[in-house]
Amino acid sequence: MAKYSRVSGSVGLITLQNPPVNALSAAVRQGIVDTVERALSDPKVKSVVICGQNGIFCGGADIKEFGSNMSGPPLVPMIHAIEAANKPVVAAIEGSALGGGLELALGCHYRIAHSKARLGLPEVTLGLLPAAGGTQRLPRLIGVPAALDLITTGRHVTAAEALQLGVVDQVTDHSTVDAAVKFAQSVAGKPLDARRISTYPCPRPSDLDALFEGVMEKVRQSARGAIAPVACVQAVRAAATQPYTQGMEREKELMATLFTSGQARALQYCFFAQRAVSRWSMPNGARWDTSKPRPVHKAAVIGLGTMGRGITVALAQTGLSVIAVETQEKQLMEAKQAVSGMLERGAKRRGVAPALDRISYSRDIQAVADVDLVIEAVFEDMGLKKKVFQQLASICRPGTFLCTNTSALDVDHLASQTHNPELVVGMHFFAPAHVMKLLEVVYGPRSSPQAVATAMQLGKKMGKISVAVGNCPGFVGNRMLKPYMEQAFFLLEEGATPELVDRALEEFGFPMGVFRMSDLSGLDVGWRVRKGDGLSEPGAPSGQPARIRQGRRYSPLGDLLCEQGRFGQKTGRGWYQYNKPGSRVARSDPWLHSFLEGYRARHGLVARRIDNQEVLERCLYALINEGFRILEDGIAAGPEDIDMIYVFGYGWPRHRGGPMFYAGMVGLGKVLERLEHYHQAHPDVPYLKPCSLLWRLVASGSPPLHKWREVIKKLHSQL
Ligand SMILES: C[C@H](O)[C@H](C)C(=O)SCCNC(=O)CCNC(=O)[C@H](O)C(C)(C)COP(=O)([O-])OP(=O)([O-])OC[C@H]1O[C@@H](n2cnc3c(N)ncnc32)[C@H](O)[C@@H]1OP(=O)([O-])[O-]
Repeated sequence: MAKYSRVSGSVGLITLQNPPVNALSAAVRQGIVDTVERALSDPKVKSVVICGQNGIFCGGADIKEFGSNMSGPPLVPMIHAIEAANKPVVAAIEGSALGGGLELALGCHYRIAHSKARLGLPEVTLGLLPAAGGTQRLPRLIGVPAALDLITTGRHVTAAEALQLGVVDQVTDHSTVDAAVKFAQSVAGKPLDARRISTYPCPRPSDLDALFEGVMEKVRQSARGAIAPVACVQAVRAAATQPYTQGMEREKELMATLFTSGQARALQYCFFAQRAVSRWSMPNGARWDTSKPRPVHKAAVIGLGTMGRGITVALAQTGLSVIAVETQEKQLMEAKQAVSGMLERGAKRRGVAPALDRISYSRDIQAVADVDLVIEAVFEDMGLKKKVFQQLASICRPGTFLCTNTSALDVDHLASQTHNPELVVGMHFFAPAHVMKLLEVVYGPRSSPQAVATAMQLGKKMGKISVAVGNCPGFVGNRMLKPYMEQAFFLLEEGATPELVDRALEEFGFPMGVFRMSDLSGLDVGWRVRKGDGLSEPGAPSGQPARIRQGRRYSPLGDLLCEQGRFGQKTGRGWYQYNKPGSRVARSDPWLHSFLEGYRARHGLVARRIDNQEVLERCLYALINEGFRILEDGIAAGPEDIDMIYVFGYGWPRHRGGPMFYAGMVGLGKVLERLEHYHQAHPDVPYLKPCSLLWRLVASGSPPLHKWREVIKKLHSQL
C-alpha cells in the first residue's frame, strides 16, 4: 500500500505502507504505480517525495512472495516510470533502503538520507542479485569498483559512506521527509535529464578485464561454491561493457538462473530461520512471548582465560558495566591487556569510543555480590565449576542469574550446587566469544522461563544469534559433532587421508575440513573429552589399542596422535605438519600417511578407494541423524534451531541452509536409505542407525521442513 498526499502546496508525498519494513509486496508496488501516476497528473504538484512509514524507507522486495507466483506490477517498469517522470522525484531515506528499496531510490532523481540510515544491495545474501536495475544503475552512479564491492558483499553502508560514494545527494540529522520536501521544492522545474542514472555512461576503468578477473577470482574463493556472487560480477560486467538496455537483459537472465536455485532457497530459509530462533519455546510450554526477561544492568565474568576475555568484551560492548574476576594475578594482568586491546580494535572498526571504563577487574570473587547476572568461564572441569557455583550461590544477592559457559558439562548438575537452580542456565559462547555470532542458551529441567528469557535477551543485545536448547551432553552443536568426527576417523581407518576428507568437506562449502579444524582447535581438546567419557584409555591384550569400546566401534587414531604430542597447530604437528608451532598453513605430512598405513596393517585393515560422495554421506548424514535424535528428544524445538547453530557456530555453508534443511533438499528418503546402507556395513556404529523420527517423517511422505514440528509434536504426545 502507498498513501498519497500533497504537502507544502506543490509537493506530492508518497508514503510506503507495509509494516514492519515496507517491503515491496504486490500491493505496495500497485500503490506506488497508482500514486506516482496521480502525482504526475496533478497540476498543482511540481515535484514528488517518496518516503516510508514508521521511519524506515524500504526493506526491498517482499521475500515472503518469492515462494509463490509473483503478482502485481513488476519492479523494473515501475522504477523506469519514476526515472522517466517529468517532475523531480526525491527519495527520503530513513532507517533502511535495501535491495529493491535502494533500487527504487536509484530510480528517483535525488536521494536525501537521514544520518542514521543504512543503505545496501544485500540480494547476494539471499542467493540473488539486484534485479530491479541495481547492477546497471549503481555502477553508472558510483563507478564499477565501488558497485562491485557493495553488490558482491551485500554489505550495508552508513549514510555518511553513501554520501561519500555518491549514492545519496544529502544527509540530514533532522526530519528526512521535511528536508526532502524542502529539497523537492528547490528543484521543481529544473531539467532532469542529467538525473536519470540509466542514461549515464558507465565509467570504464582502464584495466577493465584485469579488474573483473581479479574480483571474480576473489569472489570465487570466498564464495566456497555459492553461485550468486559470481552472477553479481557477471551482471556488473554487463553494465561496464554494454548499453543499459542490453545490461538490463543480462541482469534479468542471470537473476533467472538464481531465483529458483536451491542455494537461493537455502539462503532465504536462513534469513527467516535466523529470526525464527528468537521465538524460542521449551518442552514445558514456556515461550518467548509469555516469559518476561529481567533487565541486566551489571554483569560479571568469572575466569579470564580465552573465553572469559571474549565474553567480557562482548558484554562491555553492549554498554553494560562488567566485573571481570580472575584469581591468578599474572592471568589477571594479561587479561586486562588483552581485553583492552580487543575493545580498542573493535571500537576503531566501528568508529566509536572503546568501552574501557565499563569494566572493573578483581581477584576477589566477593566483588560480584551485587550484579544481576554472572557468567562462569573457568577451566572446563566439573570439580572446579561446582566449587565456583557453590561460592556464587553464597555470595550473590537473591535473584542473581548464574550462567555457565561450559561447552558440554551438565548444567543441571551445576544448578544443584545452588539453592536456586531456577536461576541457572548455560550460555555457551564460541571462540572467539566477541566475534562468533552463535550463543547456545542451555536450559535445565529446573531453569525458569525468566532465566532463559533474560539470557536470550542479553544474547540479542550482544548481537548474537541466540538459540535456546535443552541440557544434554554436548547440547546441540557438540553433540552432533561427535558422529561427524567419528565417521571422519573411521574413513581414515578404511583408506582415506585427512587431505581427501577435508577436500570433500571444503568443496561442499565448509571453510575448513574436520582435520584442519581439529588441528586449529587442538587435538588435545577432544582427547580430554574422550578421556572424560572413559573412552580413550584401555588397550587390547595384544597391546594394540582396542577398536571396540563401550560395545561400539571406536577409533583410537586421535588418541595415538595425542600420545605422541601431536596436538595440531599449537605443536606444529597434528593431522598435518606446520612450519613451526602456532603457524596456520597446513602441509601434508608423509609421517602421518605412513603412520596410517602402519596402523591399518597392525589392525588387519585393508585400505580401499573412498570418494567424496562417501565422505559427505557418512560425515554429514551421521551428523544429521543425530540432529533428528535431538529433535526427537526435544532438546531443540525445531529444525531451524539446529540449522542456525551449525551455520553460525560450526561453519556449515549458509548456501546449503543447515544440516536439517540440507536433509530436506537431498530428500529424507535418500538420507534414510544411505544411513541404512552404511549401518548395514557398520552395525557396530550406532550413530549410523537411522533415528525413528527420520523413519516417521519418511513414512508420512517426507513433509516439508516447516511441517516437521507437527510430526515431532504428535511423536511427543504419543510418548
Ligand atoms: C528485486 C530486488 O533486487 C531483490 C530481489 C530484493 O529486494 S531481495 C530483498 C532484499 N532486502 C533485504 O535483504 C533486506 C532484508 N531485511 C533486513 O535486512 C532487515 O529486516 C532490516 C530491513 C535491516 C530490518 O532489520 P530489523 O532487525 O529491524 O528487523 P527484522 O527482524 O530483520 O525484520 C522484521 C520483520 O520483517 C521481516 N522482513 C524484513 N525484511 C523483509 C523483506 N525484504 N521481505 C519480507 N519480510 C521482511 C522479517 O522477516 C521480520 O519478520 P518477523 O520475524 O518479525 O516475522
